[in-house]
Amino acid sequence: MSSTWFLFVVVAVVVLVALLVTGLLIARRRRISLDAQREVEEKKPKGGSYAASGGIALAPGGTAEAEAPEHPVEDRPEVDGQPAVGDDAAVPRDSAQRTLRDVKLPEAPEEPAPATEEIDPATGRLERLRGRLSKSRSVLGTSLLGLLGAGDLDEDSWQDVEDTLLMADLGAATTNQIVERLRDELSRRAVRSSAEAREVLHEVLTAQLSTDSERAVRALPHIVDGKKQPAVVLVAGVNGTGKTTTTGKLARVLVAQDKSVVLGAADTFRAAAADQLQTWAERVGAEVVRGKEGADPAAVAFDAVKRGIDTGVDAVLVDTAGRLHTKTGLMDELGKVKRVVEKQAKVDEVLLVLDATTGQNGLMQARVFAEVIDVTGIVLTKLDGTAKGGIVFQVQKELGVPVKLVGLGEGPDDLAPFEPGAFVDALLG
Ligand SMILES: Nc1nc2c(ncn2[C@@H]2O[C@H](COP(=O)(O)OP(=O)(O)OP(=O)(O)O)[C@@H](O)[C@H]2O)c(=O)[nH]1
Repeated sequence: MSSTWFLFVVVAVVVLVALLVTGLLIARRRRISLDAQREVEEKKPKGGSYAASGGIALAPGGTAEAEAPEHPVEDRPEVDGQPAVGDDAAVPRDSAQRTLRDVKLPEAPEEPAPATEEIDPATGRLERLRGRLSKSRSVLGTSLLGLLGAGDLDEDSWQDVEDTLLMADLGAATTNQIVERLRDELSRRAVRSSAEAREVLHEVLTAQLSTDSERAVRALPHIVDGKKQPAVVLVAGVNGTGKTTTTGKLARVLVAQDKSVVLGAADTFRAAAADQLQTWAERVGAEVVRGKEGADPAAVAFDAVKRGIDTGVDAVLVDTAGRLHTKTGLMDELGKVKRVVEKQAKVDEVLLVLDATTGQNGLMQARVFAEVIDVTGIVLTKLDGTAKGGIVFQVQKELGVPVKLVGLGEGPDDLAPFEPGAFVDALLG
């Protein structure tokens, strides 16, 4: 019995030892696997799968819906708390916002409207400007009247009459015609007094200046397809003849008759020309259309006419550039201006501006222009500053185009209609 108990105790001890060893082994293995797991955990980057080299951790994307934070700004439902256009990034978007309506704009300082000027009525202008022709008068009028009023004229005296007319730039053909008519009339009427001589001279000179052509400047609107269409006037001429000044003066005449005007600064050759025209426009209260310096004159002319049509004005006056380097160049430029303008409106008037002080040179310019473009009227400027008023006779005859206007000074109202009788009156004093 004692040996049985001894055997039982030994087996129990062995089993206990075995259990103890197994338990220790299991405990050790568990401890190792937990450490390894921690290592793995520690190697895992924070912030999920994104590892930013700059060290900025971002939240993972994906489809899982993050709960939208409740927005405290109730008065901006339309943006749901997001920054809106015009928000100041420096101001927290939750701070109270002013609506656009609350923002008061500073009052724009009122631009003083350019003062428009008093414009002299155009009627009877030539009469009022009679004194301006004094230089022309001193040559033509005084000399001729002195010769013719002296009674019977010998051949030398007639030669003097001829020379006087030639010196006043009437040209050979016109001079011959005038001398012939004077001889006939003086002998036919048996003129004895200087008053009678003046009458004959007046008649003959006036007849020389008369023409069947219309002298009115076609600058009033007309109806096309039942719609009012502004008159389109091109002002051409060599630079320096007084184109821009004439365009401005003509605008004044129109505005004085309650007509609305658009001025086209198509003389892009000289920047100051556009400024000059703008000044004229401001003075009369007209609109000016201008391009950049060196812009295509035809494009500016087109825009001016378009503006005139769109705004329903009465007249569009286009100041063109008049470089006369070559006839081809001029032809290209002026011809193009006219062609381009006529894509939208007929050109009603082409006024050629000639400087009376240039005498025969002016006549040569007139010939070139007349070949390039259909000139419909002549403006003779600076008649106040020349003794050669006779160019009026010649230019009209040569071109077969009437002188419509004369410039008698630099003043804004120193533009007069050309009336042969009044002109000769002024010439003879
Ligand atoms: N005495 C006098 N001067 C005039 C007359 N018309 C124009 N002028 C002057 O002539 C000069 C030239 O005139 P503008 O109108 O600039 O001539 P333009 O042909 O337009 O010349 P650009 O501007 O160079 O194209 C200016 O000083 C004008 O004041 C006139 O009838 N009499």
